[in-house]
Amino acid sequence: MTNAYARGDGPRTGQKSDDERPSRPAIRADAAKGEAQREGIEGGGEELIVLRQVRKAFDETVVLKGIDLVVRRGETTVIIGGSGAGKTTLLRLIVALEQPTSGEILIAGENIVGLPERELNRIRTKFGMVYQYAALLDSYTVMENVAFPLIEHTKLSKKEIRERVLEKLRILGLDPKNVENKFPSELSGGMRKRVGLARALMLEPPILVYDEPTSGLDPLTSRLVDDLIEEMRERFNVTSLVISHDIASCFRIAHQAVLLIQGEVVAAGKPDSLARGESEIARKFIEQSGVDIARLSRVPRTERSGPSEPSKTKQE
Ligand SMILES: Nc1ncnc2c1ncn2[C@@H]1O[C@H](COP(=O)(O)OP(=O)(O)OP(=O)(O)O)[C@@H](O)[C@H]1O
Repeated sequence: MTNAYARGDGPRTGQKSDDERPSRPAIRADAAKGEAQREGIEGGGEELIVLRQVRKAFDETVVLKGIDLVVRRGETTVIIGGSGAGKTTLLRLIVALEQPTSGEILIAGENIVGLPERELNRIRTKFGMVYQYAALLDSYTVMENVAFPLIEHTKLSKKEIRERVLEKLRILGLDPKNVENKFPSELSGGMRKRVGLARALMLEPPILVYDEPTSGLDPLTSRLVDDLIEEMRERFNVTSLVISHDIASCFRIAHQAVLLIQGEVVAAGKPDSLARGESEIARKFIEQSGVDIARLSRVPRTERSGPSEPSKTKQE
């Protein structure tokens, strides 16, 4: 991915939060900052990201074979699938780093296919990227890492930048005094994830994209990262798009799971629906993960979109 994404760039689009809890004053302040901008970005209604018959070929190799997908505002969509299924390619198309061979990709109602580079840059700022190993710059301190998007994209004073960084570190449960001058190598895996998240959130993008967020983490830290993803959604009302091999994590955080096999969406719906739905491929895929799904669904049903509809399946 480009540096813009490594930096977790995005516009200052303060969030219109439904979650105005008295115990979270810092978040309320954040929420109020850019309401108008946020509304501008999310003018497309409930369907924030829509893919219609998206195909992607590299020379003769067809990697994505007509993807239809809807990501709803404020929800977490997890893309699962085997190695080489096309998940990363799909993600790169959505965040406008690649163009599809054919099909439409709508972000907040705007078809981004065929847009000139300048316009694509504008689209890219709507996404904050959180990478597998947090992708922090090793020779930079935590303060420098998190400040990076603000230094690059705003004209804020050093003092103001510092204050915003400290605020984000605190929101993410990191003690600034303890971490601000440390280098990434001096932090635990979970702390690095938090720092990566702080950086991705610096410009308050409406959509957070996580590439394998729990990969390489122990089960306990994976749980903490899942909690963090859910917390980000609640606190900042962000829409989350996650690529994951981690079925347990998918069950904990996803409103929608999308199973991609060999470039096709074979099933999409609530994780429970995939596990118990009509698609044999989806049932087997989840079964083979060995995860005890009965114990896992964490997001309350009332927060999920609509009643528990059966998963949509393409091939049975
Ligand atoms: N730039 C490219 N040029 C040629 N082939 C590519 C390119 N990018 C991806 N591919 C091919 O597309 C297929 C899907 O790759 P992709 O990285 O999207 O899969 P994935 O589902 O993310 O896999 P993994 O889970 O292993 O990361 C692979 O066969 C890969 O070799």
